[in-house]
Amino acid sequence: MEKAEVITVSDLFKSFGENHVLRDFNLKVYEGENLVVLGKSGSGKSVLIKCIINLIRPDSGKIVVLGKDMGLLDQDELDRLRADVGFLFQSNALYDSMTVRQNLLFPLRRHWSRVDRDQRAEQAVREALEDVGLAHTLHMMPAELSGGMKKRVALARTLILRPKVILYDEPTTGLDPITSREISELIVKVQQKYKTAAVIISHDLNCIRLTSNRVVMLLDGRCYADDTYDNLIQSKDPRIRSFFD
Ligand SMILES: Nc1ncnc2c1ncn2[C@@H]1O[C@H](COP(=O)(O)OP(=O)(O)OP(=O)(O)O)[C@@H](O)[C@H]1O
Repeated sequence: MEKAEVITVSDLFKSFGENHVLRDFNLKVYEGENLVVLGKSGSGKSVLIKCIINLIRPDSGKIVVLGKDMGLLDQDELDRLRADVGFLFQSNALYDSMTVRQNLLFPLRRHWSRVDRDQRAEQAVREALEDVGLAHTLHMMPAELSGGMKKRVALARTLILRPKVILYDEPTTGLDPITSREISELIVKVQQKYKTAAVIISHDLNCIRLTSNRVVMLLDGRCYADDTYDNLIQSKDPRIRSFFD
């Protein structure tokens, strides 16, 4: 039986003036899979991911996320959907003036009712930090954390709302090879534990090899190839080869 689609992008166009970034882009993401979007710098990977969660409005096309047509949602519906779709920013987007605990409580304040916030919230914070192996950082400030630890805390903050889909924007950029590998392994661990689907934007070949079930290649605003990492690295197509050589 075919798996359910958690994200469907159809005939997506997005230009900035004369810069035609996405030109009839199509994509399907199935439940439980880690899909990598690979593309050269400036090819439109971040624009795509921002269109998916409506941070950027497409010029035309249709995006359906978890059964909802993104173009038709009002602000309340969009806020609710964003609890189910975690977004790990390239910059991590932690609040520097807040402790790790306060950073993790932040999304709960927005999405949970007041009723039994305290007990459940503290438990959720602890569990999310344990998931990323950083239980001891609860009262630390972001400035006290290494780059890899910041990335883990940012992931914990994404996990705390138990998203069904996670969008990772270049999760290993700026990290050393060993830390990159640890983050890639953590992405796989999250997929296995929570059965989440993920869109991972990356040009880190090790990260792609470790995390991807499928790779989509974004070239000239379109989906140029859609295959497994193992098949793509064996391709003879020079445009595909250029990513791997
Ligand atoms: N808000 C914006 N206004 C104008 N142009 C933009 C905007 N956002 C992105 N662009 C342009 O869209 C193109 C694609 O940008 P995008 O950030 O998606 O690239 P990318 O594939 O994620 O690159 P990188 O791997 O370097 O992060 C670039 O030419 C960029 O200048």
